[in-house]
Amino acid sequence: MTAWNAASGPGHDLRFGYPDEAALAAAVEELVTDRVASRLFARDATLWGEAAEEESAKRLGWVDLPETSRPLLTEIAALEVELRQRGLTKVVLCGMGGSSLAPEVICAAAGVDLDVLDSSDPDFVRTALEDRLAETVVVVSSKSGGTVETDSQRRAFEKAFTDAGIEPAERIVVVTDPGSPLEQSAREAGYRVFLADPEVGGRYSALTAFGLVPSGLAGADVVGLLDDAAAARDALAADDAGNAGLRLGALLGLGYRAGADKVVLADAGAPYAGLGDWVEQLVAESTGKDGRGLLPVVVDSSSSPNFDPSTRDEVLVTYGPGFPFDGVRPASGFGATVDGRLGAQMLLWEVATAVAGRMIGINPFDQPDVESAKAAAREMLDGGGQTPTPVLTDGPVTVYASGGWLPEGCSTVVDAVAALLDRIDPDHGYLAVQAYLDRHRDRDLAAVRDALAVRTGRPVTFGWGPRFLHSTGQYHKGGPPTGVFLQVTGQPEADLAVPDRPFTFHEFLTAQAVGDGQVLAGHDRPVLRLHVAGHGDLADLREVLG
Ligand SMILES: O=P(O)(O)OC[C@H]1O[C@H](O)[C@H](O)[C@@H](O)[C@@H]1O
Repeated sequence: MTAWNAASGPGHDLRFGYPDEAALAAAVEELVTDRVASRLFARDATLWGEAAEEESAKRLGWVDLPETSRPLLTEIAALEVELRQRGLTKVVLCGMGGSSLAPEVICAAAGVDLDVLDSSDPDFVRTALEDRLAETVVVVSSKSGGTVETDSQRRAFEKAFTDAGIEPAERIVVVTDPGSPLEQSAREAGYRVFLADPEVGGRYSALTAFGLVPSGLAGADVVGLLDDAAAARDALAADDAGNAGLRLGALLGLGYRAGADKVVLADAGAPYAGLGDWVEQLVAESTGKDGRGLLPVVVDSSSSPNFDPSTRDEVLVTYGPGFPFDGVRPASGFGATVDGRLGAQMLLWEVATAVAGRMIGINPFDQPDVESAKAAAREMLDGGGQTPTPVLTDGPVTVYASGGWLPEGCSTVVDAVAALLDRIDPDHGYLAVQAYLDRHRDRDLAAVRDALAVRTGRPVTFGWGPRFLHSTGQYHKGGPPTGVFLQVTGQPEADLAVPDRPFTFHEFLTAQAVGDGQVLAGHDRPVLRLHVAGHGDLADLREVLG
């Protein structure tokens, strides 16, 4: 690494380290010559090649959101006041992926409470239903209006309100795209409806109604968020070698070309916890396809394993004001730190992702492999899927393994896990841990990420199911075939019916885990599933994994 260079604009600041200043300068110069920034902000759909043109043409509305979202603000503010006056102080958000990750960060940044219900885990859903229902307003967010988790959560709240003698129409607010099936059913039910910009895809929708409505109702300063994005917009739209969006995109694109195709994201003291989870979806779903892509690896801090020490196939990126690279040199030589106010950061990352997508040679606006997991889950629920057979039982843990990769003679969880870890390619491979559990109650399990990163010396990701299916799930199936997968499932404390549907939440969650496992196995990815008898057994499992 030879240099750290700064690229700053209103409300944002970016510093880079890279192995070869000349290579980065040349890549940025090419982007400037091709007028990529100004064409992006002029919604030029030809930037990602002919095959991507049709989709891109309807997905570039996000470049104008700092202005086009303004008319929403008055309505959001008025509703917020009305809700407070009615004593409705708890805001629950039902939504997955692009419909919940942005509001989660925006509210964390603002220090206001938003209860994000992005799960089909029955214990998790029940906790949300039972907490202060009398003071609760529920935002149901779904762009397509057809996401089964969100639909199930809405049904559960409608029933809970009705059972408590509360009229659901007084408590449910819907955010969706115009013309979706949810818009229609919501209007019929008399719910308050906010329509989002249909020319913006879910993971680019932070500054649309999807980000602004739940956050504004929870009390976040959404006017300031748009102001911060607006302040950065001109600098990000400029065909200029100092454009931070171009430079971050070029760094990611160059890293990819040099074989550094994992992006480790660490918080360097940012005032917004959780930006990494939002970037994770943006980068993984946008780039992970056609056997290519960037794998985001979200870690706690710059002292976490995978950041320090890092591997040669990782680009290290921090967000926040800290600058950890004085003491840490990325093994790949690629590193950057991005600071800025939240609205500016979000727009900057969106630009960088679109730019990296162009350099990697993919369409950053589709998600061709997400549907396969949904279809497999549907098939399981309809009784058409193959019921899995366990390979062994070890105390409270039942073990399942896909397609014959587990060696003969494995008789314990310890052996099975060791066999899975052995399958990780030492130069390019990664491990994805996928926990289909209650992410609040079972949060301690997430510590296995660090432990497994140390144990394997390889990039390790940790995702909560089904949340990650709407984020890194696309990359796992559509990206390079370098992952091995450890699923953790468990028996709930109690199951919960999905009102007026022929399945329970636990059946749905199980179908999602099994269905995604089968799709991964169909892509020749090794999958090991550990099913624990109760969440009390997770402490022992943590020991085994670490
Ligand atoms: O907002 P919805 O239509 O309910 O979609 C929620 C999520 O669903 C899918 O998983 C997509 O791949 C995501 O990009 C999207 O954010």
